Amino acid sequence: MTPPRAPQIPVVVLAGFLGSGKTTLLNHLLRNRAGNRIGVIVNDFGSIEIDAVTVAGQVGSTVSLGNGCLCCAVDASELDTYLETLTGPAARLDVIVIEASGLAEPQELVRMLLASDNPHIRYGGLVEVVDAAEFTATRERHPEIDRHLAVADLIVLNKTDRVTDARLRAVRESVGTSGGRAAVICSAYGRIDPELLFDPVLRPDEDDSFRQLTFEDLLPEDDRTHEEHLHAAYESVAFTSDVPLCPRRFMAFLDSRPAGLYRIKGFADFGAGDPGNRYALHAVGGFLRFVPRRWARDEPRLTQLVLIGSGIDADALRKELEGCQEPWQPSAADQDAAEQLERGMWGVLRYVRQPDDDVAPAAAPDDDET
Ligand SMILES: Nc1nc2c(ncn2[C@@H]2O[C@H](COP(=O)(O)OP(=O)(O)OP(=O)(O)O)[C@@H](O)[C@H]2O)c(=O)[nH]1
Repeated sequence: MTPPRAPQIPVVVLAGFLGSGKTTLLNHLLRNRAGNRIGVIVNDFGSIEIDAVTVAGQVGSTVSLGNGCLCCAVDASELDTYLETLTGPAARLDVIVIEASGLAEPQELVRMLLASDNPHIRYGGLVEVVDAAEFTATRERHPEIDRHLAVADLIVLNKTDRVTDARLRAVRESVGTSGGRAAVICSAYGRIDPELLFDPVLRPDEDDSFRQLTFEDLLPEDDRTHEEHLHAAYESVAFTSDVPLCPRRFMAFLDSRPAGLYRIKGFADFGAGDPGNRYALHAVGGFLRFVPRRWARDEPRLTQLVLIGSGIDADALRKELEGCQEPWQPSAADQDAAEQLERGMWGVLRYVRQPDDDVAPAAAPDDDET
């Protein structure tokens, strides 16, 4: 029997101007990966702390690291080739991070990823690292930073240890204004929660000396008592419903999701809109994708969503989602209502990747793409 194929691997683009802290953030992820396997694509792997992990072998310009990481030196034209290597079954990766070189236009990488026909990847977001202390000077020298911020899905305002709280607030405001819908989170030494970028999988059989970061770990030592920094962290909202969602209202909710809502994951039950399938949902920044999967026999018909963002209003979001619930479901005999529901589903189907049936077989409960 063919073993089940892996679900799609999120590919995160890590961008930012020279010296903003991209490599520091990447090293932080590598050190705190809690048994997860991270694939890394960089222009120059001299700067990655390969000492933090063990180099197990090197083939061409790919370095395979003993405890589950892979490093490639890449130029953009080779991206697809490397993604192919990294998404191969042998690599068993949970996330791939591409560190864009300091001067690269991140939009170009994002465009390539979205256009890639590699069925094993999904877009994991554009993370723009910004040096909080140098932001004003960088912007004067490189006004194009505004363009980068405008297309980012998540902005990490780094080096918070180098600025006063008042200055941090001012920079956060200007970054937020340029940042379109992006969520802004603050960090020192790139210490962000890996869960912002991918869903860490617990791997008890692997090195258990790595543990999941706690909220406290994410705050710099000196700042753990400062209220402002708590506000700078992210929030996550869980929503579970045994009442099906109205596809039309749910799409209206997604279309108008607030700035700062960085990720949405989980699955939706559209009831009579598609009784045979649940819809795995993956949204990052402005990107949205649904993957229908057949309900397993006896599986409870539930919608389960987790929304992650910064500066989001949890109660308001929950209320809006409750407003998407549709307790009344038309019977098959009610043709008019069924047609209306079908039209409602068109909005959802626009975001279904076609065809991806070869990517993952039907439905083990934890074998979806969320
Ligand atoms: N004070 C302070 N220094 C930091 C922080 N994050 C990174 N650094 C330092 O800033 C310098 C640049 O960090 P890198 O992680 O190399 O930055 P980068 O964006 O990868 O740089 P390039 O590869 O040149 O584009 C290093 O000396 C880091 O130790 C931080 O939050 N606070």
